[in-house]
Amino acid sequence: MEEKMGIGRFGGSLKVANVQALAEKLSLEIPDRYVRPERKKDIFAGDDEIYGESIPAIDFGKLFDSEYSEEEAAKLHSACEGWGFFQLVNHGVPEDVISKLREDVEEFFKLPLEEREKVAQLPGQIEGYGQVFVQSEEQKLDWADMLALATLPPSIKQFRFWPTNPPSFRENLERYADEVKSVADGILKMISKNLGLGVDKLYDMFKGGIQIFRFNYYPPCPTPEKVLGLSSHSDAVGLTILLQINELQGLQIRRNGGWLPVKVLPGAFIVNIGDIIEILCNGKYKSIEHRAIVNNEKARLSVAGFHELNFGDVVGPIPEIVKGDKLHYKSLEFEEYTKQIFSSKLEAKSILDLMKLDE
Ligand SMILES: O=C(O)CCC(=O)C(=O)O
Ligand SMILES: [Fe+2]
Repeated sequence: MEEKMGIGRFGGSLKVANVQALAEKLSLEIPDRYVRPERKKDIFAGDDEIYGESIPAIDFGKLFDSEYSEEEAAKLHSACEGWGFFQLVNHGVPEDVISKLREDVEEFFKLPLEEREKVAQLPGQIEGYGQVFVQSEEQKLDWADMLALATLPPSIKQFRFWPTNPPSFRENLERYADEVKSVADGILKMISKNLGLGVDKLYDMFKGGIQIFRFNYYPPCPTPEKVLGLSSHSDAVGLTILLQINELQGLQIRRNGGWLPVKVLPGAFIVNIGDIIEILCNGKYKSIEHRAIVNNEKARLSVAGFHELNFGDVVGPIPEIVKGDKLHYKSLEFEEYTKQIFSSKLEAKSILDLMKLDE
């Protein structure tokens, strides 16, 4: 029965080859399952140096400083409305909490494969070291391995999937997870206020919610222009807080019909509105499609912290927001909603399309 504990009941994924091991063996030719025809049609929205455009920066400290709060909250509102993505500076997470997690994550992915596979995903599970969203043997694959761990609520933690090497991993992730939850709470409060819901509405809804971390490891690839580190998708969750573990960039967001590379200020988090918030606010804020590309020199690492509702909650537009407006999404029990996600491949907007009432 242990197999179905925690978020295991959301579903599973087919086992795929370890990409890090594959990348170590390769000279030039990559297996066909990693070759992505869609990359030939890439349109770039331009480099932000050329277009003068980059995701907005929001100062977390200012949001809660009475002198600046109003102005910063207005910036946050326009970032949520116009971008769906922003970088968060001055977030208050202590530097040592971040650097310790960074070191442990880098160390874990440097371990020999047998050591990493001690926390391998099990059939029918989405936690552990492996890959998710693989539903058929024909499906194209991402040039990456990942480790997924649920951290909240505490009762759903499955420590069998938590690396014990390096030994400090558990403590350092738990400290980081708590800090990131506080940041998520703060953002949810301000978003809630900005949406006219009162400061506590979204915070209360997500208070007992699920938090999952996804550690992405994108090995270098001899032909990076042919592959995708992470397929184009929008995050099916409430709110994502992403940390780039090393200095390499690779995240791109859908903007003006093309892909815009995201450049991040040192130490900043990248925050994005997920599908659940888009649905809760009846489309006032949009969950934006994004993907990750890889390079041919160095592995890239990132950590996404996903903030979810919980079992028993309903995903659907909040009545105070809809008022007399047209209802744009249906409502679905959170568990049902999440099962749908994990029974599909990672595809742009697939769950939102399922939830949409119009079009
Ligand atoms: O690695 C990145 O920059 C993006 C990660 C991401 O989008 C995700 O894990 O959902
Ligand atoms: Fe994502």
